[in-house]
Amino acid sequence: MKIIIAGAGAMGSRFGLMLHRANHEVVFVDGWQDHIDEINKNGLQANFNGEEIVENIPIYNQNEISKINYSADLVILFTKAMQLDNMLQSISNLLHERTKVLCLLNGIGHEDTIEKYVPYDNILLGNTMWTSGIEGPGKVKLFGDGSVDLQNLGVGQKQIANEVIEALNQAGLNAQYSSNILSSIYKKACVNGTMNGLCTILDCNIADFGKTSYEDRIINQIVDEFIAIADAQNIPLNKDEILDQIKSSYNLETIGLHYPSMYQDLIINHRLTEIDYINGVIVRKGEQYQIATPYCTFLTELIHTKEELLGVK
Ligand SMILES: NC(=O)C1=CN([C@@H]2O[C@H](COP(=O)(O)OP(=O)(O)OC[C@H]3O[C@@H](n4cnc5c(N)ncnc54)[C@H](OP(=O)(O)O)[C@@H]3O)[C@@H](O)[C@H]2O)C=CC1
Ligand SMILES: CC(C)(CO)C(=O)C(=O)O
Repeated sequence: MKIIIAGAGAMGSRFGLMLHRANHEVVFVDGWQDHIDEINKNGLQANFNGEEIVENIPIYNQNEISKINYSADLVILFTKAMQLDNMLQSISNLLHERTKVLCLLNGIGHEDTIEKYVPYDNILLGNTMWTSGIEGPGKVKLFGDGSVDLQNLGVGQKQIANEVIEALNQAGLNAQYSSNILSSIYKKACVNGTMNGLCTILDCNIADFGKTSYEDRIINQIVDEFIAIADAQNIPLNKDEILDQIKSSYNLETIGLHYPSMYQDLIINHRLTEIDYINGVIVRKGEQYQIATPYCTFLTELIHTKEELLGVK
């Protein structure tokens, strides 16, 4: 399959690298010039489950899209939430009638942005439990295991979702069809709505948070707020399943050692976070539906306070 990865940071690099190694034709598009220069010069360098590897994958700046003479079957969106609109604008000339677009960003509501640029029938929504970390321009660290859930938005487009699932699975990405992707997205948002903000404020990895005596109480409160908001929109969620998924992330063999992407953004790289697309969505929808969301509100405010303290813009 011809695949464009739009947003070749930590996660885009992981997916691009694994798909390239499975013989798919991958092209990266990104906006970080040092990263682009390093990949063009020395290839994408990865510590891939302990092994140092280098893969040569073409990469272009999103401002030089006209240089891409490439009609993709699939675009995988992997920007940060606040970069999504800008990236879609940049790549709009690469989106042909048959180009499918899969969104794997964390957070809630990205379909509203994507629909401005992509026909509804070509949109696939998904989420992933894979992880990744950028060590510097052109260099990523990839460890642990993961999975992908995805679904077509357009009615009757399941065949398209299945073709994408097959391509991802050829690369070992453990993709599966979700019969209710909005539930899956809310379920994953509960993991991010707890682990990302909490590990960032508490300066710890997922496993360390899981060892504290407060973990159960805090995650229960936050998950209850996500469930109340999902319920108001008739999105079914199963609390036990969500708590199991969060608690299984504490495991050292899966992603326990991972510092969530929000930690990488704010604490390591002093960059703005996606909090407004995760807990912040729950706060805004809580105001709309008149549902109290004190834990999500406090966590959102704490993260914004930390952004201010670190002078992040
Ligand atoms: N990292 C993870 O483990 C996971 C992340 N996700 C989600 O996947 C999506 C993509 O996240 P992720 O891959 O972590 O994002 P990254 O921050 O690694 O990359 C996103 C973009 O940020 C810019 N960028 C990244 N690092 C730097 C830097 N040091 N200096 C300057 N620019 C930089 C680049 O674009 P530009 O220059 O145009 O700004 C890049 O395309 C997000 O929605 C995230 O929540 C989901 C699961 C796990
Ligand atoms: C790995 C996980 C699930 C941690 O919350 C994630 O999505 C992230 O780091 O953003």
